[in-house]
Amino acid sequence: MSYLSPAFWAVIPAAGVGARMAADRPKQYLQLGGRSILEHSISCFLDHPGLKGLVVSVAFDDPFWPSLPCAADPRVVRVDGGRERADSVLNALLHLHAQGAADDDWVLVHDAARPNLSREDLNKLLSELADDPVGGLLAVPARDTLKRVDKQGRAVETVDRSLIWQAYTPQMFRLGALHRALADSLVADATITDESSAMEWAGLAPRLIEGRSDNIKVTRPEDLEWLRLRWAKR
Ligand SMILES: Nc1ccn([C@@H]2O[C@H](COP(=O)(O)OP(=O)(O)OP(=O)(O)O)[C@@H](O)[C@H]2O)c(=O)n1
Ligand SMILES: C[C@](O)(CO)[C@H](O)COP(=O)(O)O
Repeated sequence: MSYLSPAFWAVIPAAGVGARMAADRPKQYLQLGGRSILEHSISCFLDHPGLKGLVVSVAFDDPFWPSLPCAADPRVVRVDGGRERADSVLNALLHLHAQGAADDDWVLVHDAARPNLSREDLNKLLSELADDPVGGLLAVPARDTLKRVDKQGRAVETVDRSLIWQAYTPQMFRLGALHRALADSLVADATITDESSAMEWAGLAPRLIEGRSDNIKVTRPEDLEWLRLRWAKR
């Protein structure tokens, strides 16, 4: 199938502290194959011909960002992150609007902590959603048996996994709709852990696009250990 993937803005939330990683620096600055995790996560977008520009949200006191080569790329703009991931994304969307980006422009939000996004998955997301009225996200269907637990952590129910998917990133929505949904849901104090949950709160139904399960989010030490082993075999 031949298709022209749409032009898009990229937003990279990179203002987390990486508490679960328990490293000597925020996990997005840990090394993988000679570069930081953040640089890998950004490079997939900087290498794409459809990129209009990229906004990265980093902590206001982040000492690491300025030393990265991509910090000097004219297509890359830095904004302050916020208290939660959703606040960091909202700051980036505010910047895009302030720079004159149109409500109808596509925005792809991708975690700085997901360095293993493939060009194939990025193109699949763009092409599958190019004409979608809502947008959507890369996701992976649940593959393990899933349990609901009680307060003591004991299994009380085996969940029907046929309708359960894990949300990944990038998540792809139009700037105006995402900005409104994110701002309104945060004002309503809704629990928003990804862009899709804000769109769902707004009554919309994002489409899930099955992607590679190795587009993992580096969350705990073993995640980076696993990626380093794979990288070493490249
Ligand atoms: N206030 C925040 C919190 C998180 N993130 C970003 O959101 C992505 C996914 O979040 P997560 O994996 O939870 O990262 P951390 O919040 O850093 O991890 P932890 O919860 O272990 O502290 C990461 O790229 C992280 O940098 C962000 O931009 N702003
Ligand atoms: C956005 C996300 O990657 C979707 O799975 C994930 O929710 C981000 O991690 P967090 O721990 O929820 O911040």
